[in-house]
Amino acid sequence: MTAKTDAADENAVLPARAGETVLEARKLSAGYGGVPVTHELDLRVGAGEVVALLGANGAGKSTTLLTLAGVLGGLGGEVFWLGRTDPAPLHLRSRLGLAFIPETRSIIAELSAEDNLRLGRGPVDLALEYVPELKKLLKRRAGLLSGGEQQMLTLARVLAARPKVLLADEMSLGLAPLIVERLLAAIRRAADEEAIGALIVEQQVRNVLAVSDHAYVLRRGRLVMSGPAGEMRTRTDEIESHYLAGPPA
Ligand SMILES: Nc1ncnc2c1ncn2[C@@H]1O[C@H](COP(=O)(O)OP(=O)(O)OP(=O)(O)O)[C@@H](O)[C@H]1O
Repeated sequence: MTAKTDAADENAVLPARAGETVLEARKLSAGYGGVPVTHELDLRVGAGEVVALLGANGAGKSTTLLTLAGVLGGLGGEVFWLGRTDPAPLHLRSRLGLAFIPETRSIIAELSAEDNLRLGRGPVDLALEYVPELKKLLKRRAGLLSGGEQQMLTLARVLAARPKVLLADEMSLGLAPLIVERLLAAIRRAADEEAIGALIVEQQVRNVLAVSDHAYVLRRGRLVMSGPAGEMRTRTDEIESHYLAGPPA
């Protein structure tokens, strides 16, 4: 007898098992106005894995994340998200487990930190478990929080919704290393406890490798290095040498 499947329910998203692929790009080319800035990227994120996407300014990291999130249409190749090539319209994807934290901060400045958390898809208690620092800031207007506190608020809200896949673009821009460590530690915990698969773009190479399972390095739109984070931690000089390449001519 063959096993029953849930194929009948279009929107069924089963809990991912540890290591199971939750996001995959095959030969993905992406860019703007038909002009590619990334070329035939192969990337994979498993459930419970934190994966770092590294590279110099202009290497194509944000373009890749925007394309994986479906905000930007790809120019070639395929994206598989929880095994589907076209999971749902963009506005439904968060409901199905895809979380995307873009480079720009996404809090509602006029509301309190607590109300910002309430507007999320997950319980406020869980958000505060991930980022306990927010407990003492709940009544404060989000717009009055520091940059680091605002990013903690964004991340806590997103993690509390228990996404299957998290794409995070340079959350740490302009933040002190200690805050960055806190943000990364919360993502690591969510990966370990909720089997979230996270793909993180991050400039602080050593900090992000410390919490990652795997890393990819982009240079001028092409993958030039990839490997388990343990190995990549021994090659940080080589990784950083690719940062000197700068943007495409
Ligand atoms: N909206 C756009 N239209 C045209 N070209 C763009 C657009 N956004 C980015 N680019 C170009 O695409 C290339 C890759 O940019 P991208 O933002 O993906 O790089 P990045 O690696 O994320 O850099 P950074 O670390 O500075 O954010 C750059 O040459 C950039 O100028």
